[in-house]
Amino acid sequence: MKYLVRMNVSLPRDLAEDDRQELVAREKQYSQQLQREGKWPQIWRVVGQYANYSIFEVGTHDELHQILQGLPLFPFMDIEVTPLAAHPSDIKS
Ligand SMILES: O=C(O)C[C@H]1C=CC(=O)O1
Repeated sequence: MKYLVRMNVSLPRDLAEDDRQELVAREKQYSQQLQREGKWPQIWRVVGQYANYSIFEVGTHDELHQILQGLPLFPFMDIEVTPLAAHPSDIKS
């Protein structure tokens, strides 16, 4: 199943710089592992915002939920999930 996910990140203004760097490094590691596994095949920065659009490809809603909940930045994110279905006019399908 494919999902379009938008993540908006708002880190606390008073977060210590060391803590911010450690959090972002853990997030990058977590994200890149899922990319290598093929579960997070695309990630795009939203221009001018601390936000991304991502495509996830996983087996179930529950699996996606587990993945999103495991994001180190999860406590500081607003996440919007759109499940995607094949379009009948898509020449690739
Ligand atoms: O920077 C972001 O968009 C938030 C988050 C998602 C993946 C990652 O490495 O960081």
